[in-house]
Amino acid sequence: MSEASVAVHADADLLAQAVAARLVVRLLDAQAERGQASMVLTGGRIAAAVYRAVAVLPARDAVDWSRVDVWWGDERFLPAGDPERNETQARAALLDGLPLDPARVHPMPASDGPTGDDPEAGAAEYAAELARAARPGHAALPHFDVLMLGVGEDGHVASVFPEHPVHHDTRPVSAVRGSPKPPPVRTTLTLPTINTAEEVWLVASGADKARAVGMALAGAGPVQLPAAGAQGVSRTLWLLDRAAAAEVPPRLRSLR
Ligand SMILES: O=C(O)[C@H](O)[C@@H](O)[C@H](O)[C@H](O)COP(=O)(O)O
Repeated sequence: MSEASVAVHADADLLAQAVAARLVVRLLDAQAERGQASMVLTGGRIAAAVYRAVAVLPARDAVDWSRVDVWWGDERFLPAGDPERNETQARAALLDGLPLDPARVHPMPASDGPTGDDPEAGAAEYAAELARAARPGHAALPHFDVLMLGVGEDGHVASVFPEHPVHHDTRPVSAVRGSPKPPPVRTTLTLPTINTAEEVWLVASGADKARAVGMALAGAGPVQLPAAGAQGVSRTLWLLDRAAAAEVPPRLRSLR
C-alpha cells in the first residue's frame, strides 16, 4: 500500500479544477500505457464540481472516451434516474456530454432495475459485473486506474460508514442499510475492493471536513474513520482545499 501524499488548493473551485486536470492526465497516461483507462466515480458536492470542471476542460478531448470504463464506488439505492442517485448526478454533470461507449459505463443497481428492490441482489449483480470485466488470471475485479472518493464529515468514504456492519462484509460489493447519510439504503465497494485501485484520490473541501481529514492522516483506524483505510496500490492522494486541510498533521504539511 502506498504512503499518502497531500495537495492543498486555495479554495473549492481551484480544487475542483485541479482534480479535473489531474483526472484527464491520469486517463491519458493510462491509455498511453494500457490502451484503455478506467475510473471509479463517487458522489457528493465536490465530486459534482470536479465532473463539471472536466466537462469544460479543453484537454478532455485528448482522451479517447470510447476506451474508458466508468465504475462507481457507491450509489444510493433509488430508482433509475432519481436526481439523488450518484449516477444521475455524474451523467448530468459530465458523462452525457462525452462520447463514451455505453457498454463501458457500469452504474450500480437501481431499486427498480432487473434485480428488483433488493439491495443484496443488486450488490451481488454488481460484483458479478466487476468479475466479468476482470482480467484473465486476475482476481474477480477489473483494473481501476483511478478511484475517487469524497470524504464525509464523519470520515466515511463511498458508503463505508464509521462503525457500520459493512466493515465485516468480506464480499467485494456490499448492500448498506441504515446509512447515517440519507438515503438509508446504498450499494458500496468495500474497503478491500477500493484498495485494489492503482490510485486512490480522496477529495475534500470545506472546514467541516478538517477534523476527519486530520484524524485520517494522523493514523486513525479504518473502522472508526473509513477514510483512513482507503489506499491505492501505487498512490494515495489527498486533494484538499485550505479549509479541509486545516488539521493535516505537520509532518505532511511539507508536501503542500
Ligand atoms: O453517495 C454519497 O453521498 C457519496 O459517495 C459520499 O461518500 C460522498 O462522497 C461524501 O459524503 C462527501 O460528499 P460531499 O462532497 O457532498 O461532502
